Amino acid sequence: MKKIAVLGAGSWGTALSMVLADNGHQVALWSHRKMQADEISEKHTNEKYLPGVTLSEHIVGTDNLQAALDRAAAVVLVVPAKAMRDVLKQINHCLKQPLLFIHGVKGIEPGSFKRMSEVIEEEIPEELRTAVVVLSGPSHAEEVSLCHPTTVAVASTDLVAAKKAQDLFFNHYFRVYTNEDIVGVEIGGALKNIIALGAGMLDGLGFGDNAKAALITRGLAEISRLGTKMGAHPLTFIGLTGMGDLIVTCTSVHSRNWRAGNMLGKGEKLDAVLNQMGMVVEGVRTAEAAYALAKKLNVEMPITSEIYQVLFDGKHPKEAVEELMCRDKKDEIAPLTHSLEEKIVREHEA
Ligand SMILES: NC(=O)C1=CN([C@@H]2O[C@H](COP(=O)(O)OP(=O)(O)OC[C@H]3O[C@@H](n4cnc5c(N)ncnc54)[C@H](OP(=O)(O)O)[C@@H]3O)[C@@H](O)[C@H]2O)C=CC1
Ligand SMILES: O=C(CO)COP(=O)(O)O
Repeated sequence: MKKIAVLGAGSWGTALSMVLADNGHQVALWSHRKMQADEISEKHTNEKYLPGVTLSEHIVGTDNLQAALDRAAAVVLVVPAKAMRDVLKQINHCLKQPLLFIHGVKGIEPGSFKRMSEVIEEEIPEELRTAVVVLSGPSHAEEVSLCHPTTVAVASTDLVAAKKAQDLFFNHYFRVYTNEDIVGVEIGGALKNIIALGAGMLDGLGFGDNAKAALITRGLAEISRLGTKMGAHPLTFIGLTGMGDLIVTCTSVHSRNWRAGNMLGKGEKLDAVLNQMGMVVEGVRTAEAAYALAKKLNVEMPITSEIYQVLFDGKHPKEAVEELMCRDKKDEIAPLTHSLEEKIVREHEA
């Protein structure tokens, strides 16, 4: 049995704590709100984020970061992407020995457009971390909390660390694969949320399954193009953290991104939608990041670009669909082959 600090007591932090507790670990689940930490410790519930679920007595809520981290064998970060750097700055002072850093965040930092592992490496000095691992894949918290069969990947450039994370989380309902492509796993996990917003919009507009299948497939093509340019392995995008997570997020009513997109498709305004959600909708800020990265790296991302315009320029979702459908005639595979060739040349020159 190990003590694990889980920082962030939303839906996903709580569900991951349940997996760890089921595996015999002692979990300190940190919330920045005392009332919520007390609810977790005393009532063994987290009604706002996982209603109707009873938490294990091996999960102790705390609003004290030092107490959460003392004697922990690993730290699991599960706060929204925009809060990651701030939380890391706070925990920096609490660390007494190097820890394994695992994060389950599917977003890009607003403003810097950095991946979460890059933010962790910037904020936590090398001597205070053994390695950085990302946990990602098709995994709605609501289903994990019911022990429904779920598969994810843990990725790190340090395979030994990825295996340690695999050992912590793996059980009969939570199957964990290792992956050495942290760039691909982080990019796939973050960018699928943009496409899920689009899937919700299509449903809100009343379009059918043909449109959604097209969006998922062409969405994956552009995520792969950007990810490959950023150094990811192209095959990662057809795995759990690419295609797998796209499928679940674009088709599940559990998805906050799908739900937000659905309301936008029905004509609601972004601010009103976000106010109603009460939970993080990572795809909104990630659309801004992906739009900027695509421009900077000269990668064609027409779907992301249209969704960005719906979110931030007041474009009507129906007009965005019309523009996507009427783009120049293209070959389906050639642009992907081209980005693969570019990657091979870059690697050859390096
Ligand atoms: N939900 C899911 O099924 C899955 C989510 N993820 C990812 O996990 C990450 C977290 O999502 P999720 O748990 O669902 O989000 P939720 O919206 O359910 O919860 C977010 C939690 O983070 C807290 N928080 C917000 N800002 C801060 C801050 N500055 N400092 C400390 N805590 C803060 C919130 O507190 P407060 O109540 O005060 O707002 C809340 O407890 C996201 O990147 C998401 O994409 C990944 C896989 C599955
Ligand atoms: O990442 C998720 C499932 O894998 C959760 O997606 P949402 O944030 O859209 O709910």
